Amino acid sequence: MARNGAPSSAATSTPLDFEPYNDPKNPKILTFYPTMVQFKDFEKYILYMETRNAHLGGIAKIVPPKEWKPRKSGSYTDVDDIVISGPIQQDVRQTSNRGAYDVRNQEVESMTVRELRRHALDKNLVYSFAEEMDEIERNFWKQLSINPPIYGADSSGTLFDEDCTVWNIAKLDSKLNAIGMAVPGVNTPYLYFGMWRAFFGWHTEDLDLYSINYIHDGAAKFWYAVAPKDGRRFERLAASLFPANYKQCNSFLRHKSTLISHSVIRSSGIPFDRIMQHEGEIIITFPYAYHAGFNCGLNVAESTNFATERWIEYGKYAAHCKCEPDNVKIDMSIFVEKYQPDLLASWLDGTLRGSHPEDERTTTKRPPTSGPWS
Ligand SMILES: O=C(O)c1ccc(O)c2ncc(N3CCNCC3)cc12
Repeated sequence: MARNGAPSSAATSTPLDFEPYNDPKNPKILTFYPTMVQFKDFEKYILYMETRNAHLGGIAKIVPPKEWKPRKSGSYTDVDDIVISGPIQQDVRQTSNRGAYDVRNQEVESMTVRELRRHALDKNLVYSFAEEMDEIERNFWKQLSINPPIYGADSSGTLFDEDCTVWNIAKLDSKLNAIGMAVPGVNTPYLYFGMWRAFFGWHTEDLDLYSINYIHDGAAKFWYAVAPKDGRRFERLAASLFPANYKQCNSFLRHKSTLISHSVIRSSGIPFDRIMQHEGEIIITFPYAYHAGFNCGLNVAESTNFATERWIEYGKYAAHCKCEPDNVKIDMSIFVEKYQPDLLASWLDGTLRGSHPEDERTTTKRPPTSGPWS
C-alpha cells in the first residue's frame, strides 16, 4: 500500500495520484498514513484529509506514524486498577422489525478494569474467535440477544502521557476550545473498556461534531458508517423501523440505543461502508456521520469530540433530543460571534435564514472562510 499524507512542501500543486481520494458520488471510508512531519499539526491534517474528500465517507482511518508515542512506556499493564464508575450491561431486545433492535443500557455497580476483564473471561466474551471480517460480523449479529456484554464506556480519563503534545486526545487544539469550559466527553476525554460484542448504537455526535477515537491497547473495533449526504435518508429508515420511538422523540437516535443491522440497511438501498480499526489506529468521525460498531475483544480506547470552522453550520442547525435533559447543550452564539460575526445579530434575533448543510433542500453551502489552502 502506497504511503499517503499531505503533499510535502516539495510536492507539486496537484495531489499525487496514489493519495486516497473520495468520489463524491460513491464515497467510501478512506485510510491515511501521515508522516510524523504531517502529523504534527492536528487541524491542518484534518483539513488536508477533507481536501481528499475523506469526510464524504462519514468516517476515516489514520494509521499514525511509527514514531508517534502516546505513552513512552508503550505499556498498559497499569490500567487494571482503574475504577469504571458506571459500566453498562447492554441488553438487546428484538423489535417487531427483523434486524432492528432496542438496547437497554443497564448501569451496573462500579468495577475495576481487572474485574471487568474477569467478567469477560467468565462469560466467554474475551475475544471474537473469528478472524475474518464477514465471520466476525455474522457472529456479532447472531449472538446479539444472548449473554449481554458489559461495556466500561464513557469513563472520564486519559491514557496519554501528560507530555505527549502530538494528537493527544486529552489536549487537542481545535475550534471547540472556544467553549472555554469543560463539557464532559465533548471537550474532555472518555475511555472505553470494551470486550467482545460490547457495542455502540447508530448515532451522530452531539451537535453533529467531529470525534476522534484511538485504540490504546487490545482487540479491534468494527465500524459501520453512513455518508453525511445520506444522513436524512438514514433517519427516515430509522423512523420507519422504530415508529413508537420516533413518535416519542424525533431525535431518538441521539439516545445512542438503537441497533439496525447491515442487512436491513443494505435492503433499504442506503449506501454504507465498514472498516476494522486495529490497536494503535485512529478513527475520525466527521460532522453528521451516522456510525455504529462493536468491539472484537478486550480493549481500551479513548475518544473526544472536536470542531473545525466547517462544523459551525452543522452545529447551528443540529437537531436536539428533547427528552433527555442531561443531553449536551452548547451555546452556538460563541462560534457565530467568533467565526461568523457578520451573522451574529440575525442569529441572536432569530431572523437568520439558514439550514443544516445536509438538508436535501440545501443546494449552496457556505464555503469555508479559511483553511490550509485558502
Ligand atoms: O464504543 C465506542 O468505541 C464508540 C465509538 C464511537 C462513538 O461515537 C461512540 N459513541 C458512543 C458510545 N457509547 C458507548 C455505549 N454507551 C453509549 C455511548 C461509544 C462509542
